[in-house]
Amino acid sequence: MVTEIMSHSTETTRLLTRIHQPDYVYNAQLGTERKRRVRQFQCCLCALFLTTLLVALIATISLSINNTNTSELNNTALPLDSFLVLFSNNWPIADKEYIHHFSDEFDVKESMDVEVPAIGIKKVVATSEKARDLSRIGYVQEYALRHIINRSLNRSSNYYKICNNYSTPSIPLACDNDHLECNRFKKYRSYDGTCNNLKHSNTYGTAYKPFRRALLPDYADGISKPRVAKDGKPLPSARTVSLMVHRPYYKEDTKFSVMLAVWGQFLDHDITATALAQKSNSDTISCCGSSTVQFPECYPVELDPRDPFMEYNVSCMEFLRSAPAPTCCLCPREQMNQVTSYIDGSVVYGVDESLIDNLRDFQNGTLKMYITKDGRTLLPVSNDLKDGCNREEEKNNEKILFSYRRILSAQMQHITYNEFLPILLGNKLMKRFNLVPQKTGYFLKYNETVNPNIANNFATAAFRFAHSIIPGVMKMLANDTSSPEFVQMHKMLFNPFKLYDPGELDKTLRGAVNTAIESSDSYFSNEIKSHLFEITAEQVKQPKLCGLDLVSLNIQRGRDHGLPGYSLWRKHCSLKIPKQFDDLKNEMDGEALKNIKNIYRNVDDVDLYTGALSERPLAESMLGPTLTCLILDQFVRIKYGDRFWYENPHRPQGFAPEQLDEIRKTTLASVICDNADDLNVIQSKVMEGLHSGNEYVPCASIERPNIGLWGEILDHSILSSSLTKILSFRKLVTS
Ligand code: HEM
Ligand SMILES: [Ca+2]
Repeated sequence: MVTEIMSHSTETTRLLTRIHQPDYVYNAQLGTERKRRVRQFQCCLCALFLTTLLVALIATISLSINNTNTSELNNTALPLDSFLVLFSNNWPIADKEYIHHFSDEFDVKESMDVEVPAIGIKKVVATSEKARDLSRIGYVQEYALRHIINRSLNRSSNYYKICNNYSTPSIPLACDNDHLECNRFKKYRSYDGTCNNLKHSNTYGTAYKPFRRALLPDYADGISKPRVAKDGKPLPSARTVSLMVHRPYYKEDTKFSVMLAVWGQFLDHDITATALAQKSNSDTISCCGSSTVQFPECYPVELDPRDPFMEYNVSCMEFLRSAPAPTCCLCPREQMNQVTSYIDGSVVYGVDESLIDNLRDFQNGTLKMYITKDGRTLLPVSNDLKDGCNREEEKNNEKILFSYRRILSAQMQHITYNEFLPILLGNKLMKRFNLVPQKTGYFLKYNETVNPNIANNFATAAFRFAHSIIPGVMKMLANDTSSPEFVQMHKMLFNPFKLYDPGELDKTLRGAVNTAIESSDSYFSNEIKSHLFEITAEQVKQPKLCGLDLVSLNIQRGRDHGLPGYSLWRKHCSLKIPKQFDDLKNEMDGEALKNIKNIYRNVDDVDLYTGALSERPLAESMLGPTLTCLILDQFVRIKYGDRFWYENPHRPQGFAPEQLDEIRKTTLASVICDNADDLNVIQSKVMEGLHSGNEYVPCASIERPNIGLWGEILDHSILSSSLTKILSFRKLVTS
């Protein structure tokens, strides 16, 4: 939108001005002097001609050398050092002015009453009642803003100025009181993240708030309509981009195991959960049905008549827009994060007290467990009646629940920064930005001015990079020496029920640590591209329904959220800004760039997801420079901006030094060993494949933290030799 406003300029500039010489100057000078000058002129022309020839020759030679280098470069990693220079200062990157922002509610004629793939999206992106109620304020605000603009202002005005003019006082309903009364000495985090940051106690890191905007949104109408191309015409269909650029391609990366993706998704659900638009009765809406009246929040993905999905008799791919978040001023649409931005176990405990009450067993500070037919719980039954992981009757004590939660979030933080992030970002950047967990002592850089809120770009594009590493087929291993069974990914999704059968949990875990990921690039498995949430004919007793294409959904979601094009994100990250497609030759995979060039009309139109995924990775890392920049920035914020960060020293929130030393012993391997039914061996770095230095070791030999140092738990005589059982992966394996 900003660019549209800027392009309205009508200024024209004359390029040449002719200087008229008086005629007589030439007529009077026809002597020998002139002949000499003519000869000099001819000499100059000659020299100029030769120089041009020489330059052209040099240019041709160097171009051909460059071309050779380019094709070589395209297969190698980008040098990290130049990236480091760009990012040496000023981190986290300052956001552009943070501004906020509508639609009236419609009743929709069409709902989905049968089980269809699109319902999978509704399950993955679950939207709570609270989010639905809040989004109503968002719709009203959006409606009001549109009304004001249509009524009183001419189209060339700057909408963002309007936002500022109509800010805070006019909409007190949606303006959070950022100064909640907080008790700074409270030992435990609140469920919804309030009072973590004492200056911004109701906005920083808290649930049900707009995502942070690192760049102003780019909506077609400046308010909320999905982004369009620079020339004002529609962008190429997200599905076309997916089909042409993000082709199915299988290239394993045996250095890493699927456990990397499992942890990534588990972590992701702790820090982002975008609210979706809903009907007032929360029925699922169909956008591609036969109804002539379409729900206003429908934004289905267009399909080309030659699309392979067409054989299933569909007209488009279902897609519902994300719900608008209420904001403190009348501003363009923002989307709502329903969870806390801190790594705080919200994926396990939730962010609403009402939810946690449903999860608790109110007996010994633990959560309710599922009991299988044969009497097992999904989180395995322990022989130790006092370790807090069983259903033995105990005093109803909230303090123990809080204490477990505090330890669990510390363990999640430790695993994320110790095992997961170094794989994504590389050790050099981890060190440079102080992200490596300390071996001893405390982290002293908590900074209350750092806003940890999850950036819209992170949730909507950057952190979804990992969809590219998901393999189409997962191994299942009955034991350490058996030959594997193979299961297609779409058959595993929303199908945790097999896990309740004896032996299945261990089979799945062995499979996840033994299946290699696909390489992180612009290519995806066909399971993700064509069979997402596919429902087989046996399941629905009707003709097979085609699945979804997650890549198109990701691209469409970026446009829905008004994410600016890829070039602007490069600029945001101080990377070279492409003026034309060929400027990306050295940055991108050659094949991907060729296809990008064929589909988009302008380099500024390229979607962030597509552009960023097509970049070649930086040395020692899994990601290209733009993804590295955006993901690194977010994880710096999550660490530096969390007052309850597990390595922070201040009491009573901080752990005692001896307790912290125990937390530091947590590894995902020990968590898996302690929670599996009968797993004997595992590699100690479970997110990595088996390699020399990362061979199988007996579970019994893996170091674990000791819970004996937590007085509050001991006081209630719940003793355990192992802390790892606290980090239940019940959610991990069923999410
Ligand atoms: C089999 C594995 C996975 C499946 C089936 C899956 C599926 C999905 C779906 C359907 C969405 C919503 C798409 C939409 O916008 O309509 C989504 C969102 C997302 N996914 Fe995945 N995903 C998987 C793994 C991962 C992994 C490994 C990561 C990261 C490491 C990840 C990160 C994300 C993020 C950040 C979002 C946005 C979440 C939100 O804010 O609501 N996903 N995924
Ligand atoms: Ca959280």
